[in-house]
Amino acid sequence: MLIIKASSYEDLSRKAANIISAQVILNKKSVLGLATGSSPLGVYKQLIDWYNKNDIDFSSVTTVNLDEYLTLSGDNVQSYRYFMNQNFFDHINVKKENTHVPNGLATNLEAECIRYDELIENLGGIDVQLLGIGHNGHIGFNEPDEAFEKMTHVVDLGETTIEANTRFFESRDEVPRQAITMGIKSIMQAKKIILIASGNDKLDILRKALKGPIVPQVPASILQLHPNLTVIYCCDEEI
Ligand SMILES: N[C@@H]1[C@@H](O)[C@H](O)[C@@H](COP(=O)(O)O)O[C@@H]1O
Repeated sequence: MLIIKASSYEDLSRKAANIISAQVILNKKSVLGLATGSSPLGVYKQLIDWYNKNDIDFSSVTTVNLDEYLTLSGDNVQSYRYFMNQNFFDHINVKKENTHVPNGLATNLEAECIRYDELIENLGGIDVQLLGIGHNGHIGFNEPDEAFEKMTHVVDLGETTIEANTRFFESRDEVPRQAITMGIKSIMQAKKIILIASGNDKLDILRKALKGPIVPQVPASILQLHPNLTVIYCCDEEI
């Protein structure tokens, strides 16, 4: 595990974007695992900037996102599909059909989970997976106490996650209570993982996840076992 302390959010974003950019330059057919939340916004901004300067070409890249809320369609402004289009895909030359987000409106959810796992497998797996971390240690939407061996599945969101994500909605009642997420096992199968976290409010969970025992109560703690994990964080103190 490589742990890098960034000097600012911009520095963190640039460093993470550098790794993704190198991946795409070395293999233009890369499969990128992407995340939502506020943490990766700077990474997407930096990659768009380099794309505009002709430094990076996404035309042969495929993307797979970690998760999506149930009941929200892709044109709902709160959906993760909408977030990805708005903040990244609409600004680069990735082919829309090569961008994948779980379908939160699928009528057969079990079939949708299987489809998503098969899709990733058929793509040859994820080359680089970008991850944020929730205050309770969730990655994707894998909440505390879930089994580490799960692939894509439907989850009931925990109270702290609903609380944290209420800031993106008009009210707490509008936050969907369920989501479809890549599982811990799917995430751990990525060839390389970049975990980013910014702000002193993430210090405690970063310490637990990276320095504490590996337990399902802290889903991100399993990342300690990944053979190619880079953590880039920006907090006042060292973790
Ligand atoms: N499902 C997403 C996660 O993928 C993300 O890592 C987390 C942290 O978000 P933020 O980066 O805004 O702190 O929020 C959501 O719950």
